[in-house]
Amino acid sequence: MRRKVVEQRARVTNALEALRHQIGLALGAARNAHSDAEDALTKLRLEQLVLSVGLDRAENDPKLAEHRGDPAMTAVRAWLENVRSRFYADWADGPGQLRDLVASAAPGPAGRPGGEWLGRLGTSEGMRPPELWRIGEATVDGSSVGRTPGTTLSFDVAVPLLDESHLSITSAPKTRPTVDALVEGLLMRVLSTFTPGAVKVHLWDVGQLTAVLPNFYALSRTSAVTVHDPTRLVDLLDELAGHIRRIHTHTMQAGYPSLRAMREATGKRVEPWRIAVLYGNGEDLAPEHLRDLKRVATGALAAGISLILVDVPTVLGGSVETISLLDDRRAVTSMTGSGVEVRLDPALPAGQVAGAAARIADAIVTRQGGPRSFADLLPTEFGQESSARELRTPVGFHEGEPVEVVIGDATPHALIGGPSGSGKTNFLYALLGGLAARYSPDELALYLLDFKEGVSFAGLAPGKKDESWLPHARLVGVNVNTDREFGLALLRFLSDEMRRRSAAAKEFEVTNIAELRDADPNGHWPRIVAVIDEFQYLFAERDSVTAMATSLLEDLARRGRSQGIHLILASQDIAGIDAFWGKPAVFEQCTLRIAMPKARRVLAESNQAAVAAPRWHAVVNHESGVAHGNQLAHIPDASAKNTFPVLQRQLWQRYATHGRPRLFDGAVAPRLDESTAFAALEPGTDRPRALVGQSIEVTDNAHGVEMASTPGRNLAVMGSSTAEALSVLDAATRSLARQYPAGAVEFVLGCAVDTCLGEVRALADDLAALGHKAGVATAGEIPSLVTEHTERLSEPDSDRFLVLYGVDAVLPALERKEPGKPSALEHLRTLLKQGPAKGLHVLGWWRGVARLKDTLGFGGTEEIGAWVALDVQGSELAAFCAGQVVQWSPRAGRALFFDRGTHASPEVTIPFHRPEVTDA
Ligand SMILES: Nc1ncnc2c1ncn2[C@@H]1O[C@H](COP(=O)(O)OP(=O)(O)OP(=O)(O)O)[C@@H](O)[C@H]1O
Repeated sequence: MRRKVVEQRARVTNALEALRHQIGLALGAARNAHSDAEDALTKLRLEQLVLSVGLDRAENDPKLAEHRGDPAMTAVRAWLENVRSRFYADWADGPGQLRDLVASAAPGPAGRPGGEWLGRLGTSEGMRPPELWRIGEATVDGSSVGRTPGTTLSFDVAVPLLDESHLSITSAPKTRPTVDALVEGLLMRVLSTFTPGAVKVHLWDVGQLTAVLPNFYALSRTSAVTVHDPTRLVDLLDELAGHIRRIHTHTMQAGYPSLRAMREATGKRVEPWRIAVLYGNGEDLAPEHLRDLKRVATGALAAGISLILVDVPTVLGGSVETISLLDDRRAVTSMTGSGVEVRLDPALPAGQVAGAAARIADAIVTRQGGPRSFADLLPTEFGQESSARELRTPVGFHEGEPVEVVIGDATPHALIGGPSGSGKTNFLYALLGGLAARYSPDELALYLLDFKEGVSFAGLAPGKKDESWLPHARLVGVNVNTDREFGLALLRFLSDEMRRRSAAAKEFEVTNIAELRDADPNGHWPRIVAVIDEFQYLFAERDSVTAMATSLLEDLARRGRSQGIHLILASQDIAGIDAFWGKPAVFEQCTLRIAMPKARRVLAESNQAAVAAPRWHAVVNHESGVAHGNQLAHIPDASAKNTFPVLQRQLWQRYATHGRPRLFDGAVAPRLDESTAFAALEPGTDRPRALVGQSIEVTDNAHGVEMASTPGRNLAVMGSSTAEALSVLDAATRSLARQYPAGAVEFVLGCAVDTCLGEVRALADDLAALGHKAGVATAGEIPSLVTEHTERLSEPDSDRFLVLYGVDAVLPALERKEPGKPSALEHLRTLLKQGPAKGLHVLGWWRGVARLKDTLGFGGTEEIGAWVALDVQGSELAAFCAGQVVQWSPRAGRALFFDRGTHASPEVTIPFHRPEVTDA
């Protein structure tokens, strides 16, 4: 037992001993590892220190004094020297390769000495811009790269800039002239590489109002160099942000991630490069400026914008190269690493820089003022563009570069403003010409309305002098200044078309016009552009037209975009449109703003560009009028002789089969015999229509009254205007006559106004010539005529129309009563009441509303199913219009028409012009 205990203890003791041994080993290993780690850490710290001062300076640098003689330091330096010589041994060919690289990446002015190019205009169109721009030269010791000790090897140092990188320059004390020379040299290399105008430079210096890079002074006359107010960094950043947004939208819509990608894919450079040079003072910018600057820097490169920051402490998004000046000749740069000193190129000779800047400026001015005509807006080949995504055309030029207008998703509608004579109409012609030449009538349909007195769009429809028309035009409305209803009709038409397109889109399960066109390739879905010149007339009065127009416009402005329906609203006085300002939706949806010189309220309130715009220029702004969207453009003369008409004729010859546009000319009364509605009438209908006047509609149409065999189907004409009353009854009678076979209808014409007798007889003759029965009764014969026809009511008979001229003139005779017999007036009431059901309709003219009421008596107005009011005030008409308030003030050549059977409210009609009467 005891032995067992002893053995057990010995085993425990041994085990403990073994454990102690193991722990001892582990502790020893840990101590060793710890000491190794500490050594490594010390070396790393020393390495960091050596690197921070540079290997060559490590020997004497005071920061490293305490480590001198330290074996760790000796080991670290030996190791670093070893690494360096291995690197330089590998890099023995480096300087030579670098020289070659810079030579090919920085060709011509980008890398060559100034003497070779300074003062010559750049020729590159910018398809393949240099990747690097030289700033100086660096030298390395030959021994470090395996060459003979004492020799030096130098290589060019260049930095990337355009599309590639921003640049951050940090000065050293008293080095401002060197920094200026560096920046000036870089900018001059860039400006001298490309054709004048391809690069725009913005200069901002927190400390100076003027004299930032004074040698560029000549260029600041042009948009190639803009010097910004030192207190308004925000304006510059806003402007850059605006360009970035605009360019980003443009490139993304075209399917490219950046301007450079788009340029490389399309072979076209559509935007200048922009370089913004910001001189700070080494202090932090205000937080809001810093935030904006960082935001700009992030998106800038993709938009072709590079920043050069001088002493602006910040970390930028996007790629940034740095140059830190060591003194007035030397710098280190992130391109070469801090171990290599760069000897900066000396400043270009100031006089030569100023001379070169002046040459570039002159070239820009020459291009600007160069002869640019309407023809320059047109493409070489007509009708090549597709409108599926948008409409786009140049409308003018800025410094020789075309300035485009885009009508599409981001800018669906346009607002054009400018005082009378400032060139709005001319601008519209430039725009319409550019569009019509690029898009075929299958891609673009135009609805053109001009409220101005005059005929500015009339030439676009076929005329007496020129038979051609603009084939894209579907409607041309001129002289509509008093016919606001026509504007309303256009808006209604567009609204209906919008609904039709929206229904089609729904059917194809798509959401917009571009998708609809894809889904329905055989459909006809052109983009519609409706131009309304002097559109403020629409809102001229506080009435139902204004109310309707406002709500229709608002709806179109909101929803037209996706259905490819675009509004272009032009006005000389947008500020004066009360209704418009009460409904900001329309205004806000017009994101494309065109301000002619001195235009008010078209651009944003703080944007004064229109005030400064020179004559025959326009500020084109796709950013709702905010300043950064301003594009100044000289608009060529599109209204001169032999400009637009020549284009129109060419387009007409090409596309004439697309049909002529409808011309609505408010100053020309329509003729019945030329009316489409009249021509379409033919015999054989059981519901003949009596046409009373031309309706104010987008389509060529007439107002008519159906003379069905139902109660109330009579027509009353009210008012004292003889010519128009004759016109209405004449049109009604002639149109009815056209709908019966010869002899199948009887017209009974009763004329109570002697002066009209000749006209009435002539009408009767014409009716008789058509084979119809047509008699004329004079004033005295009317009572017995009425009585006779009342008595004939019970007999089956052919249709009869009793046409009475000036009924009120014979009222006393009609009222005369023989004892025991009804008066002729009572017979007339019977005819009005019972006639229509038996095929007899009365078409009568009363020279006043009260006289018609007297004729009708207490029976009310039921029997007058339709009426035409001439020179009668709306307030008198309520009784004939189911009691509703009628807004109508008589106006020459217009009448008000109401048919209880078809109308909710009265409509304006244009009585037909009878040439045989007035032209005699
Ligand atoms: N860009 C231009 N270059 C040369 N002449 C122009 C230009 N723009 C307009 N004009 C001329 O100026 C005159 C007035 O132009 P326009 O009719 O376009 O102005 P508007 O603003 O429409 O004026 P209004 O509202 O009074 O009609 C026209 O005779 C036209 O020929």
